[in-house]
Amino acid sequence: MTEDKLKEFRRRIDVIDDQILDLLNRRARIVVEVGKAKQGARGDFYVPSREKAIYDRLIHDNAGPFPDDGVRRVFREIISASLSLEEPLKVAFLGPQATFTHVATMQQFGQSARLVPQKSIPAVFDEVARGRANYGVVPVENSNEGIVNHTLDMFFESDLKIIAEILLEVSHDLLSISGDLAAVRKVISHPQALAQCREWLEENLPHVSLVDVASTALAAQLVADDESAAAIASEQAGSLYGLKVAKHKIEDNPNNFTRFLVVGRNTPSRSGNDKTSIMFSVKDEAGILYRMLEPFSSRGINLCKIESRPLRKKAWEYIFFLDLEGHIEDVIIREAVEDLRQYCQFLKVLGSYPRVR
Ligand SMILES: C=C(O[C@@H]1C=C(C(=O)O)C=C[C@H]1O)C(=O)O
Repeated sequence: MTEDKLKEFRRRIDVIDDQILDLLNRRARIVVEVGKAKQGARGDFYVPSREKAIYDRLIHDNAGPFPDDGVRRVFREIISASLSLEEPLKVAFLGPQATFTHVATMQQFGQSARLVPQKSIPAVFDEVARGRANYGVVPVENSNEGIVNHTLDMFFESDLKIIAEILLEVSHDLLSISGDLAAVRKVISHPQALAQCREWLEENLPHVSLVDVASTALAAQLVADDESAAAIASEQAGSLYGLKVAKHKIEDNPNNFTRFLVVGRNTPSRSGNDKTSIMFSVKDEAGILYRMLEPFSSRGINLCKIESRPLRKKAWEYIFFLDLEGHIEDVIIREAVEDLRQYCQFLKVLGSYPRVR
């Protein structure tokens, strides 16, 4: 390319960048107006359903060649930065830095939110309940390893609502100081991450010892001081602690997703494509399992998930967690839930929130 041609192309890019910047500022001024208007009304400035509608519409209409994934990430940051003009969002997450929960939180809230790591799932709930954080993010299930009991158990006591779900594709790297597989004598990680890489470890590192720690990020931190150890953690944890990749993507099932919940103090209004989570315990009677599902099946309501957990106060009695399609403000959902209530000793609506696939 001749010098002149390059100069001309760059001049054209500069003109476009000026236009983009001008548009961003015009957009930000409107967001500030929306923020002021909301303060008079319900006060919730962060609206995940609206954000999701924006991404879905833009990706649907994207003519390319700018990649769809780039559209989402760029707009994620535009919205995140605009929201910080209204009021910097404070989001508590299950830390430390560089856990998969941290990655999921960044994916949902962007770089302009103030993300605050917490030591435990109860601590995340506590920060939000006390109003020190606007929202909290915790893991709830993994596509291979199942449910995160700690999170479900929190809803027994907490009155926080689920306001959004986040789906994150989880990929594990084997990380060490040297990046040399032959030097590895022990592998450190969270028990779920070790479980997700079990076959790879048996095949490639059969004689090393496996050590459980509280998070993948903590594993990366420990390995940064130990030449003979390797951590299974995210790429982000590796770069945070200056580790090298001994092997990239070692999860046994590449189709590995973790679902996270965002908790807040109020339920968002309907978006038209929502999910509702409820928890309840039923009286111990013949045919009860069948009857508890009848209010939903008779109305054609789709159930996305059912989980049970032992009720700790009483042996062999259970709490059920049910996710169903629809919003609690939909008449048929409200009626079905009220119908179910007659068989229950206890029933609680955990929240209605936009559905993510
Ligand atoms: C502007 C709004 O408030 C927030 C900012 C948004 C944006 O920048 O587009 C979208 C949703 C909200 O989180 C809105 O609700 O429309």
